[in-house]
Amino acid sequence: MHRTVFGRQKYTLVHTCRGIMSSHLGIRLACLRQSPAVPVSASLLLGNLLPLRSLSTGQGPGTELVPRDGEDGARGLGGIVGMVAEKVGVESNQFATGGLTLAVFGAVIASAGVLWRYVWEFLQKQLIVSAEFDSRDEAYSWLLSFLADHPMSQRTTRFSVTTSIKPGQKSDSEQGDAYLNLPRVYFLPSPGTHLFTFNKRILWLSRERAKPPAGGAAPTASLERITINVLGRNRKILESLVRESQRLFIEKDRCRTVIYAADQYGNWRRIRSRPIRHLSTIVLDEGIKELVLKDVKEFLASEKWYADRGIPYRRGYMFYGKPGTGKTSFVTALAGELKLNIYVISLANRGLTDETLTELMVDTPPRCILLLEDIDAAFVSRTITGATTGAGQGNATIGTNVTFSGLLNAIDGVAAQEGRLVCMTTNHLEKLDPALIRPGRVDLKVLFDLATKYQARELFIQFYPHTNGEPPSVPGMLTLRADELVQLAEAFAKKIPDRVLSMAQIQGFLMKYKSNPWDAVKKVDELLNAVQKGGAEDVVPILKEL
Ligand SMILES: Nc1ncnc2c1ncn2[C@@H]1O[C@H](COP(=O)(O)OP(=O)(O)OP(=O)(O)O)[C@@H](O)[C@H]1O
Repeated sequence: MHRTVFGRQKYTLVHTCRGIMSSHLGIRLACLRQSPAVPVSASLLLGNLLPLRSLSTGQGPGTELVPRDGEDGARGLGGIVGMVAEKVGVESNQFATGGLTLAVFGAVIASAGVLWRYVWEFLQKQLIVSAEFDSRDEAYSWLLSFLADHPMSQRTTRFSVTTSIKPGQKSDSEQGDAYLNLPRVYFLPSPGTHLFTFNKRILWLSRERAKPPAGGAAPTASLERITINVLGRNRKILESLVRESQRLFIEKDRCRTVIYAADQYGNWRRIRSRPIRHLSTIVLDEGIKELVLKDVKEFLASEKWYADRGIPYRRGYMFYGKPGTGKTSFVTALAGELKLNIYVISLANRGLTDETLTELMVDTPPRCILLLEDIDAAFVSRTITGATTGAGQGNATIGTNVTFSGLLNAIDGVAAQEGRLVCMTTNHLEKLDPALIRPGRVDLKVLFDLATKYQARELFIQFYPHTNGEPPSVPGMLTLRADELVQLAEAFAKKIPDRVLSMAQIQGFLMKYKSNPWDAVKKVDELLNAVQKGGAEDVVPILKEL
């Protein structure tokens, strides 16, 4: 160890032998005192920390540091710097050499960072199995539901609270406090990393939220991602976690009809599940329900028949009629009866294009009901809209980005031929383009008309609870004797003219007299007067099925 002076700085020089076989001497300099920067000192320090070219040193105070020629200096970073400095002819310029050293040092650190990332990724791939869940996919809802029920979510000190674990789903009071009509609350692990166990293995999950788009733009529907990791190379544990969460999720929906709707990205989103609606609650003219149900069942059982004859395996239904006559309700009840889920497409969705519509068709499962609601709101006959929307080009669209030909292609496409029931509803059959309702696209048209006396009577009977002598199922609830109810229902129906009121209007009116059927019979004229004056909405609330 020697003391030395460089510039006006004092240094301690430490000579160290680099291995027994090495003739190379490294020099370590330790600055004794901080002072204004002497640029070259930094390079010298760095150059010596990394084995810079060998330096010949004198001894004693005032020793000069002079590069030593002809030595094996091309080793290490110092050697590289020296070589480069020599090549560019700046080896005698200490400032340039210092800069070069810093540049090389920076490059080495940067490369080490990249290298470390590769090594880390490699190690992760070798040692950790990961599964990723995106909030746009249904599997994300399965996982959230699973996590909500996992003890970890009850214990964690960082948790988020939500009333919905399904994207876009409305709060579902049926699963919460039914008495107070409160929605169910789910406690979920908050964004960040959480440890949990599954099948006696320790797993960890990281939940991330997408950053809001730059420039103050409105954030996209809260996109999230969950990654679940486990040590090891066997992915079976993660697969069984996914299957288990799917099974539990579906289990919860066993007695429910699940409704999916298309989002603005062209993906299906589960929007809600609802208790199965029984077909018996839909009151139509006699024989209509039975006819449609028979047709659908026959179709679902005849896949081979279609295949043998080369006929595309699909069936189209058009339910048409005035608003509130039960078109949508019938579709939901049909789905419940056949244990099918409903996939709803609203053509008024501005995010929908011909391409996304086709993609949605491809993504629809084979056995389901595809419901195209209020089709007249988007497409009317080309002869009606021709003046403004380009008749003859197949693009008679109103308020939608889907073209008419795009819709026909989607209905006819290969994707639509896998046993799907395509149900379309409209209030104005006469406005629709004949191409849309030709056989092959629409195989059965069903008119949902305004209510008859028969329908009014049946609805009244269904509406009020009644018993055959046994005590009421809910203590204190109004319960009529069956024969009394029939008498009231007949009196009610007598006052209802055929084909004037919709079933929704009658149902809305009865809601006002939920606990007083006698008043409902007495005051039915109120409803009729309001309808004649065209102000039925003031008397009855507007009810929609979906
Ligand atoms: N035929 C019916 N039988 C029993 N309930 C009915 C019937 N028609 C309508 N309703 C009731 O009226 C409400 C509205 O019905 P729904 O939404 O099915 O009518 P819609 O014909 O689809 O109307 P829109 O053409 O406006 O879409 C629902 O709550 C439903 O219970």
